[in-house]
Amino acid sequence: MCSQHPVTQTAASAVDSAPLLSQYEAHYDPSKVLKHPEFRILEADAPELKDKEANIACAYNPAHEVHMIKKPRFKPGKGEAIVHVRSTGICGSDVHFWKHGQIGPTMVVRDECGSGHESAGEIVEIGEGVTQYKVGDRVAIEAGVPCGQADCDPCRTGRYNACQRVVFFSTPPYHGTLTRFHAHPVQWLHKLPENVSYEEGSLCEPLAVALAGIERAGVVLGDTVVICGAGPIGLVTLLAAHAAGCTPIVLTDLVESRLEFAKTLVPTVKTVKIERSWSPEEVSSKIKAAAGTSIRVALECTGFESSIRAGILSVVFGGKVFVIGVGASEMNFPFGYCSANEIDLQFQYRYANQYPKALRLVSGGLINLKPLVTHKFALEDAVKAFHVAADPSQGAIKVQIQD
Ligand SMILES: NC(=O)c1ccc[n+]([C@@H]2O[C@H](COP(=O)([O-])OP(=O)(O)OC[C@H]3O[C@@H](n4cnc5c(N)ncnc54)[C@H](O)[C@@H]3O)[C@@H](O)[C@H]2O)c1
Ligand SMILES: OC[C@H](O)C(O)[C@@H](O)CO
Ligand SMILES: [Zn+2]
Ligand SMILES: [Zn+2]
Repeated sequence: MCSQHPVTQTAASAVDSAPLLSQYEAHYDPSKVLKHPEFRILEADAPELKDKEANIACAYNPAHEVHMIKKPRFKPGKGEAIVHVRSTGICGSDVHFWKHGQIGPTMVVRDECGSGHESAGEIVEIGEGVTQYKVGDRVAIEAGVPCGQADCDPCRTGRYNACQRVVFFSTPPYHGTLTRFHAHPVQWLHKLPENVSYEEGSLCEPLAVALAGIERAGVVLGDTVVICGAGPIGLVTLLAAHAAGCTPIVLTDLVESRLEFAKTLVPTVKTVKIERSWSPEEVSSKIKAAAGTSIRVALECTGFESSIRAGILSVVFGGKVFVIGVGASEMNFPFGYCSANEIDLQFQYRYANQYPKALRLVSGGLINLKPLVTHKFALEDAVKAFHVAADPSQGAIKVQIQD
């Protein structure tokens, strides 16, 4: 736990009040959910889709299908609340699990697996021992629930994104939060301030990724930065870097419309539309020209080797390339250049302790996430939402499912 950030969750609280994993895992243990008598895969015209009490969800499977399922609605366990999920954004990883069936060697879709981890909703039931929340409370759901046990160093020291026993909802085998009723340990819920909507609460998940990057990259007021990639993660990073006082900010993408969209968010951003034929050297010279000054930090939000290389070549001696993007397991990078130029290369894996900060920034008006939502669907139409999110010609930034 970082002493510079006293208002965030503390390692001590993570350990003291953690429910035992086994207790809530019962709800998401694939064998318990998938073999439950109420579990079924729903046809497009299934009556359950119209039943507002049915716990419907949207799932992917190893056959690369995405479809609606009906799950049981469990009672909340000790320390848990049942959240009626009101808004969920589709993340690139949801689409990736559907289309490609895995991320890295360990996150593999082996059965029906509910999607979604960018969610906010309303508490409709509380379990035994829950005193800090009541029915009707509006919350953002932090989808990664670490074990919180005293024998786990990452949990004990507050870097809980490294917990090896984490349950990250929507990462197989754990069903996601793109469902109507989701059981969650209240310790990993965050109360929405009155002026923060469900929609914005849901967007705090990608924002948490960007904020972790800003914090760990040590981005400060007056920093000169380039952000590579103008997808949802690049765009929330843009909003965060702007709020942090970076100037100038250069943003790259291959797609002009994404850069145009970025200018509506932060009109002062300097954009570079990259041609696929350009070498990383050419890209970096365009980035430097757009900045008009030396760049201290590259915040890489694509995960592609060519873009990481361009980031390396763009920053000043002693600069930093902070890679938020996730890409191929093996990549080449210019060791000699990094060595001779004291370039720091750093990476981010999900986030820890960012939700309270994200909510303060949104509530306080420093970051406006609302414009990112370009498409909205009802829960029963979640499959259509997935098809829009996966089709670049639709021009979606963030597709949300609302219930
Ligand atoms: N570190 C983490 O914990 C974490 C969490 C969430 C997402 N991610 C990763 O962040 C990355 C971005 O996520 P997203 O949802 O915005 O993805 P996205 O695919 O929607 O956006 C990526 C953008 O990068 C652009 N792009 C591709 N190649 C480029 C290049 N060479 N130069 C410049 N731009 C290029 C694309 O046109 C696209 O607009 C992904 O790799 C994702 O896996 C990481
Ligand atoms: O936003 C969080 C990310 O999407 C997850 O880490 C995902 O990529 C794998 O579980
Ligand atoms: Zn995600
Ligand atoms: Zn742990």
